[in-house]
Amino acid sequence: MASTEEDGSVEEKENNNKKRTKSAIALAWLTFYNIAMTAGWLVLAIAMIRFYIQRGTHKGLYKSIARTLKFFQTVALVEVVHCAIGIVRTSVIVTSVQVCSRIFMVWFITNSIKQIQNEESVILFLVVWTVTEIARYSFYTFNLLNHLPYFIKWARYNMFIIMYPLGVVGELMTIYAALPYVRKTGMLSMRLPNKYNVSFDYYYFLIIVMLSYIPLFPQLYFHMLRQRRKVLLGEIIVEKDE
Ligand SMILES: CCCCCCCCCCCCC/C=C/C(=O)SCCNC(=O)CCNC(=O)[C@H](O)C(C)(C)COP(=O)(O)OP(=O)(O)OC[C@H]1O[C@@H](n2cnc3c(N)ncnc32)[C@H](O)[C@@H]1OP(=O)(O)O
Repeated sequence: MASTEEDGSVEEKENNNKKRTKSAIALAWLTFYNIAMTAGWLVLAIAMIRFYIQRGTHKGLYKSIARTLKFFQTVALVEVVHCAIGIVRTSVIVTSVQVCSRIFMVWFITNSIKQIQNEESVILFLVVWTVTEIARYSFYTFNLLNHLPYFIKWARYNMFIIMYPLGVVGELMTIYAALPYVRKTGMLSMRLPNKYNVSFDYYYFLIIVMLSYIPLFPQLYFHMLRQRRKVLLGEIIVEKDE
């Protein structure tokens, strides 16, 4: 009996040790990740400001920052893994929609269609993403380090109220601007007959993507409003399984 209790407590201690080690590794990784992402988006912000000051125009801005943007936005796919393995308490679905829609905007719209890279709407979503991400990643970093200045917490949970709709406007206007080029060139489309016997029209796919913002965006926005109430106003919110 005594030995069983002893075994139990040894096992418990081992489990606790494992948990502690895992959470220490997770903590170290998240701290590194968030510092790197804050730095990445800061580099983007500085590059955009410098470009505009030197050239006095937004034309060519996307091209000048494309590499850095593609790198840091693509790396954000890791955030879906963070949720999936449970090292951050966020819904995999909400995070996937957010990250995938951004990656889609970068790779399959802005990067693929050179003719739209100088649209004002591209600059709109780039500026909005950059400001938001600097606030978001610095919030996570300082929070993990237990030294969170109030203004960063305030910025994280207030700026999105304006920034989110603005970002969506920029993204939708950019996709809209891409439509004529997609239709004219037939890019990324497959017409019948072909050896796979499959037909895909990127033009209509983009229209479906634009329409999908109607049900999906409110869910992200309301998720953030709930987070805001929880963090800023201390409300206890029982989340449904997502
Ligand atoms: C194939 C094509 C598909 C296309 C589909 C098209 C449809 C798309 C429709 C949607 C369109 C969206 C367009 C987006 C536009 C923009 O982004 S505009 C810019 C403004 N955007 C924003 O302000 C939102 C920014 N995004 C987010 O905040 C997140 O991505 C989120 C997933 C939406 C919400 O984040 P969430 O993590 O759920 O909330 P938090 O309060 O920040 O955190 C919850 C807890 O998790 C911890 N945590 C999360 N991440 C980290 C991390 N990296 N490091 C450490 N900790 C993290 C966080 O601390 C919280 O923990 P607790 O305090 O313990 O609760």
